[in-house]
Amino acid sequence: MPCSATPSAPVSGYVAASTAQPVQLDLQQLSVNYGDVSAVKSVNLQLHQGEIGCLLGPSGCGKSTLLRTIAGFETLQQGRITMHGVQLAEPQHQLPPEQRKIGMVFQDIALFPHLTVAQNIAFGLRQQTKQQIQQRVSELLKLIGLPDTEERYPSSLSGGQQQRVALARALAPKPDLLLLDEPFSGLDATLKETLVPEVRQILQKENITALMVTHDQMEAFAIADRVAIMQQGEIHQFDTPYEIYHAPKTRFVADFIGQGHFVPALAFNHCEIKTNFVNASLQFEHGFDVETPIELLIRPDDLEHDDDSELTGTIISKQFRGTSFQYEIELPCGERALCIASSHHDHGVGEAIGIRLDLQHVIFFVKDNPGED
Ligand SMILES: Nc1ncnc2c1ncn2[C@@H]1O[C@H](COP(=O)(O)OP(=O)(O)OP(=O)(O)O)[C@@H](O)[C@H]1O
Repeated sequence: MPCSATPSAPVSGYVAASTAQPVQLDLQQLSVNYGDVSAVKSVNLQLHQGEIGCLLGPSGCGKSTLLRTIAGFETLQQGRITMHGVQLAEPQHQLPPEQRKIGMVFQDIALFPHLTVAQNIAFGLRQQTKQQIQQRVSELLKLIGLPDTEERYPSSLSGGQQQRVALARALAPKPDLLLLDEPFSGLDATLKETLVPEVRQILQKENITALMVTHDQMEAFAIADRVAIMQQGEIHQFDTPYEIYHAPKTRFVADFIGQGHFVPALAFNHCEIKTNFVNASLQFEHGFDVETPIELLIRPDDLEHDDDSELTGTIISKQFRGTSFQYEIELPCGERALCIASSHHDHGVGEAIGIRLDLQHVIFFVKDNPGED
C-alpha cells in the first residue's frame, strides 16, 4: 500500500459531532467469502450512536456484501458484528435478520402498493396499540414533511415522496441501526440534490445510527458524518468527508475521490521536492530521503490561472461550468493537470496560459517501488 506524505495536516472544518457518543455498531475483522471470491476482507468499522456512515467505492468492492452481512442476509466466515455491546454474528453463531432490530431502505423503494401511506408506515408496528401506532405514524409523516398523505396510495406520490415514506416505514419501529442500500439511485439529479440533505436532517432528528451504500461521492459527502472508502473488499480510510478529500491516506483514495492528476517529482533534500516544471519548498510532517521518487496529486483547485505567472501550460481541452472554466493543461514537463479559471478568462484550446501551483494543499505519495507487492 502506498504511504502518504501530506504537507502539514489541514485543520478539519467538518465536525462529526456524534463520535463522542458510545459505539453502536462494531465490526471487528469481518470477512465474507462467496466460494473462492473474497468479497469482504478483515474489515474493522465502528459507528457511534446517531452517526451516519457511508460505504463508497467502485463496483464490486464489497459494499453491498458488507451491508447485507450486517443485516444478516450473508454469512460471515471470520470476525464479529456487535450492536451496542450485544453480539449479532460471529462464524459459529449468527442471529437471523428479524432478531437484529435493523431497518432497511432499498433502491427500489418497495412500498406495498395496495396499502395506504399510513398502513405502509405502520407495517412494522403491529405489536403496538392502535393509539401508539397512530401517534408514531403522524409523528413520522410530520418528520418527512408529508403530513396529509395518510390515506393516499404510493402510486399517487412522486418518486422522492415514496422514498421518504419508505424511510418513515423503516424508522417506525425505532431500529437500533438503519441500513440504506443506494436509496437515491433511482431518482433524478435535481430531486437528489434536495432529498439527500433532507434525509440527513430526518436521520439526525431521529438520532438514528445509519450506514448507507452509494456509488456517488457527492451524495456520500452530503449525507455522511464519516465515509468508508472501499476497494477489493478492504476499507482504505474511514473518515470525515473533509479529511477524505484533503488528507487521503492512500493513493487509491486520492485517485478515487475528486478530480486530479498525479505528476512525478523527486525529493532533492530532506524537505524540498522538485518536479520537471517547478521547485517547491514544503514543510513535511516526515521528511523524505534524498532522491525519493514522489507522486504529486494536483487537483483542479491546486492549479490556478494567473496571467502574471512565469510558468505556463498549454490548454488541451476546456469545460464551461458557469462560474468557472475547467481547463485541461499540458505542463512544461509533458504531464497533464486540471486548472480552474474564472469564467471571464475564456481561452482557446492550444493557447498557452499562465498557471500557478497553490502549494498549501498539494498532496504527495511516495511512488510505489515496482518490485514491491
Ligand atoms: N451471490 C454472489 N455469489 C458470488 N459472488 C458474489 C455474489 N455477490 C457478490 N459477489 C462478488 O463479491 C464481490 C463484491 O460484490 P458486491 O456486490 O458486494 O460489491 P458492490 O461494491 O456492492 O458492487 P456494486 O457497486 O456493483 O453493487 C464482487 O466480486 C462480486 O462479483
